[in-house]
Order: sequence, then C-alpha cells, then structure tokens
Amino acid sequence: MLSSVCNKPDFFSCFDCDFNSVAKSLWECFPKEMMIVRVTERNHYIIEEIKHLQPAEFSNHLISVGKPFRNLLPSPLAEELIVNCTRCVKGGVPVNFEVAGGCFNTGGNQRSFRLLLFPIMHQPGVVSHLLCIVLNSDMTSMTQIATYSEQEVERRVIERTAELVATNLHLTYLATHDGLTQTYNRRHLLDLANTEFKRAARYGLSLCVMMLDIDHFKTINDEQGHAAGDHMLKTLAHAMRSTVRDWDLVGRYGGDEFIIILPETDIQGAQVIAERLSNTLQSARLSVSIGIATLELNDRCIDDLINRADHLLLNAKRNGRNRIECTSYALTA
Ligand SMILES: Nc1nc2c(ncn2[C@@H]2O[C@H](COP(=O)(O)OP(=O)(O)OP(=O)(O)O)[C@@H](O)[C@H]2O)c(=O)[nH]1
Repeated sequence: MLSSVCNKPDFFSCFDCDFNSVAKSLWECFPKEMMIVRVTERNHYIIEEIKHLQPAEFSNHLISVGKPFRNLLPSPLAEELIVNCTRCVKGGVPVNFEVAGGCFNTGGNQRSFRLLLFPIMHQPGVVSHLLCIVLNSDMTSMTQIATYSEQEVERRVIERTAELVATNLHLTYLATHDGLTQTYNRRHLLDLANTEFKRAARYGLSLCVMMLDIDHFKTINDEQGHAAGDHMLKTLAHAMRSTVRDWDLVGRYGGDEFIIILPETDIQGAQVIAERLSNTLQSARLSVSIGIATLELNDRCIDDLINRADHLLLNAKRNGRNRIECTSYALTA
C-alpha cells in the first residue's frame, strides 16, 4: 500500500489529552505529508498510516504501511531518525529536526527537509504512536505548525475549563439541593440559615423561621399513591418559591416538612407570607400547618429558632391543622 488518506480517530481518542487533540487536528486538517508510526514494545517504530504522500518520492517497497520507520532514510540518517523518535517517546513532547541534505530512501531524489514528531499517548505518559509530519526545510511550515498547535492547545484548555466549571456547578447543585423538590437540602439550608442568624444577631436585624408540614400527607400517599404524594411535594415547593422573595431560603427539612428562612422579616411580615402561601395552596387543594418563630434576644444559634418553630408547628397540628401558629398568638388560615 503506497498511498492512503485516512482519519483513524482511535489513534487519538484512546486517551484524552491535549497532545492527542492537537495531533488529531493536524492529521485531519493539515495538508502535509504525514505518517502515523506505531511504537512497539521493544521501541521499534512501524509505519501504520501514510497521508498526502508524493508517490514519486515514496514509491518503493521500503516505505509503506507495515514497514520499519527507519527505512524512510538511508544510514546514517536513519539512526538519527530513531534517536529523535526515542527522544519524543521518552520526553512525551514534540521533537523537530532537520534532515540536512537528506533524501527519502527511494534510491535517488535529494531533498532537504525537516521532520516534526508529535507524541500520541494512550495513557498518561505512555506514547503509543508518533505523528510524523514532513516539512520543507524553510521555517514557514514550522511556524505555521507551532502557531496552529498553540492555538489548538489554547482552544482545548478553554474548552476543558468551561466543561470543568459546568461540571462543578452541576455537582455543587446536586450536593446542595433536594432531588425531588429542587429546594435546598437540609444540610445546605442549615449552613445558609446559620449565616443569616449570625448576620441578624450581629446587626440587630429581624429574622423569622417558618416551618411547615402537609396535613395528612400519609393518607394522601396511602390513598392516591406515592407518585401523587411526590407531585404534591413539588407543588408545595413551587408555591413556596413563588410566594417568598428571591433572597428568602426555602429548604426541605425532611419528608413533608419544609423550612423557610425569612431574613430581615418581622413576625407580622412572616404571617402575611404564611397566609398568602396557605391561600395559594388551598386553591391547589393542599392544606399545611405552619409554625413561625422570630429571633429573640436570648437566641444563641439558628437551632433555637428552628426548635421553637417546630414546637409551634406541633401546636398547629394539635389545634386542628390548616393553621398558622406564631410566637405570640395563633391565626386560623
Ligand atoms: N410521596 C412521598 N412521600 C414521602 C416522602 N418523604 C416522606 N414521605 C411520607 O410522608 C409522610 C409523612 O407523614 P407525617 O408528616 O408523619 O404525617 P401526616 O400524614 O402528614 O400527618 P400530619 O402531619 O399529622 O398531618 C409519610 O407517609 C412518609 O412516608 C417523599 O419524598 N415522597
């Protein structure tokens, strides 16, 4: 086989690294004579693919797919070629060198040229193939390749960084949100709530904690099934988020119990929000009991407010459900 133009992605994609990506782009897009050379276990080099060759220069039985790469040049240039291949394999970096006054091993045509060897890795630090590009001796081609390679690496780095940022954001979201309702999960809610507590205590701001629980949720699950129950939890979450302000914190405390942290909100303001929420939910035929606690002078941490809100929620349940209970007095929804 004397001539072949092929794109073999498996050379390049077996291990995802920037060199492989650059080598792949060069192989696919660069209009140069190129070869892919396989590095064997004993550090022999075998031609595996040939692209854009000049048949006049290569058309001999020594240079073709499956033949040793060293056949490309006559001795002693062949030895120099192998030394440079080994440098590329060991260093894992591109190597370029001038074949001064050399000729391809066609038994004739003298031609000065440069060879650029580009490592292709199949795992970190292990070079399995070399991309060999034949360049005219002038530096224009080298500069083109260098510029192209730099731009390609830069493009890949930007692409990778964007991918990493997106993945990190997604992972952070998963780690901080409840999968069913997309509200904050308990741990993250408590972290944020603690920060709000410290801020309110430090600057003397008002702060309310609202705890709510769906009435007779077990019966809904038992009678209508868990899918209906799940749907109800999502409806509640949506209603909570659209009732409160953007900077209020909505989180799932566990099961059908939710907490809303209302920074810079006094007890009257919290009651108004609770009533609005209750009314919205009633139109969705959903009833909830709500307990609201407000920051007091002796409070030491957010748990003090949460415990009071929990206690008030229990009172709302005991007093008949579908109710809002606050620190000072009770409201019937
Ligand atoms: N569908 C669904 N059900 C859940 C989920 N998490 C917890 N539950 C159920 O929620 C119910 C919680 O019921 P409780 O709050 O203890 O009691 P209740 O029936 O709501 O009664 P009251 O709160 O006293 O009105 C249990 O049946 C749980 O199995 C969930 O993610 N999806």
